[in-house]
Amino acid sequence: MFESICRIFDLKLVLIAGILSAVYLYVTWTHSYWFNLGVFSPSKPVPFFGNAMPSILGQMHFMDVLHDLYQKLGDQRFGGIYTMRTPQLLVKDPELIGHILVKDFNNFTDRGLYAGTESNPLNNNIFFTRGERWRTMRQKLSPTFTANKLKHMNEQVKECTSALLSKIGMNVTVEDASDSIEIREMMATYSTDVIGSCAFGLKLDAINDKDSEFRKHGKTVFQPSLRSKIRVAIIFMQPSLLSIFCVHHYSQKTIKFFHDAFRQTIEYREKNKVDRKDFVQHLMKAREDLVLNPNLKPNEKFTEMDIVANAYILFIAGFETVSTSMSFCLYELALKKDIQDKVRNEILEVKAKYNGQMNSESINELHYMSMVIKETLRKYPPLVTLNRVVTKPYVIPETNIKLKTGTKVVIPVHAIHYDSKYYSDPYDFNPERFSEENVHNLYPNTYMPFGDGPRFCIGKRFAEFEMKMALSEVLSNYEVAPCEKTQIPIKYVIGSFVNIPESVWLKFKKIDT
Ligand code: HEM
Repeated sequence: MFESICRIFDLKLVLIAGILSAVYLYVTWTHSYWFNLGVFSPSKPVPFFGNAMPSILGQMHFMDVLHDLYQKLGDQRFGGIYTMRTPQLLVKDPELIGHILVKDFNNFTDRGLYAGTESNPLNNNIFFTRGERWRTMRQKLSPTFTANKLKHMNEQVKECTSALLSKIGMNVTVEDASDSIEIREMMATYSTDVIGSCAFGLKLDAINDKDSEFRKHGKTVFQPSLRSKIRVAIIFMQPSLLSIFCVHHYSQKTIKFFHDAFRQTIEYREKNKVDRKDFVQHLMKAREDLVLNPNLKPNEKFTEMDIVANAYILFIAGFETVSTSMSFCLYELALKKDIQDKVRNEILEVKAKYNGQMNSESINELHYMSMVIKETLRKYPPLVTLNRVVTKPYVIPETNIKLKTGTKVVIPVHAIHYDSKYYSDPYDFNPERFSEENVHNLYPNTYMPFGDGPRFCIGKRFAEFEMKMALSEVLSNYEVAPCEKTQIPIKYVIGSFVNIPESVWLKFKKIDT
């Protein structure tokens, strides 16, 4: 009797030991990938987590984890790291970055990010798509963002900047109200309204409507949740598990909301023959050429859903990046009054020259503001990394190391922007780095807030237009200063895939004009 109990106990122990060994083997299996390839690794991977443990556990922002790894690379041009089980090449050398993004783009045409389009068809958009389908859609959408097209958006943007000014005014003058404002949320509602109006002809008024569905659903895309954290961990562990456990990035409600909103807009325009010079018009042209065109081969065809997915990405990519950038900009100006005064003087001069009107042409004369925005995006690039995947085998120049198709590549934009080799005193906010005299001294491929190469940000011009319009109105009417609630230094939302501040509280003082 005693013997058989021992035998069962032994068997259980063997079974448990077997399972644990299998799990251990599974979670560390890929962790010798870079060693086998002869690539230096800046840090030893931890079983299960790889090099991303502090970020997966929510202790550190991923950008800080990358900073550490970037520092540990020392003089190495690149190094092998692991996010959970996924090997990634971390590239430090600006010259190699130039090869990957621009010169050898044909070997790196895609981002290699997990899209999960089966459960979220809205991800079938230009940001995630690959190869030829990306090229086709990019060609269709690029004309949307020419300087000429921006002219047609002046009035819509002005309407939104006026609403922004009124909103600030209400907060500053209401009796007993504090004159400090949490500007990040306000800017998010402003940029939601701008993109809604310019891109889709929708008057959202998110700035005054605290129950705005667009704002509510837009927020869920960027705010980290338990669901999004689990999802990211699974993507880097074993993406096929996502569909088994049905872990979607956004709730099906959010997906349905955006899907219905954009579909209805497109259908309404079609039915009522509305012709406006905005993003939707280009998407409808793309629909005509790529969905309805009977001359296309089946593999060249797009679906109605693909068009909706691209409407969605223009909306999503367009509001959070812009609103956080404007908030960071005002934050820095509040802390550096001399720089704020200099920008304001420039705005007032340009305004005087153009009868008090700012538009897509007069903003081109805001040279100092351009430097301020550039410096803001150096210190606070909304996307802390650029991602690429090897789409054709690639031998790293000046080495024998051959990267095979599917190898993921990470360019640590944020860490590079803070490298004192390229930016002296990198924590100091100094727009002079981008002055006419100094800009030529910048090291190539070390300034990449909008990415680079054929896949760089398609909305750059629109973003700059929208930011300059808002900042010039706000700064010519208000002085901004830090207040008790201002976080110094600023704290970031850990777990978000973009660089978002927890809050940006600032004091606003009306300027007598
Ligand atoms: C301050 C504002 C913005 C910043 C800093 C920013 C930054 C970026 C970055 C870093 C990328 C990746 C580039 C690469 O991989 O090389 C990107 C891609 C993209 N951005 Fe932006 N963005 C901004 C605003 C916008 C706006 C306003 C829109 C649209 C209205 C937009 C639409 C897109 C799209 C569609 C892509 C994917 C392009 C492609 O793969 O072909 N972005 N953006």
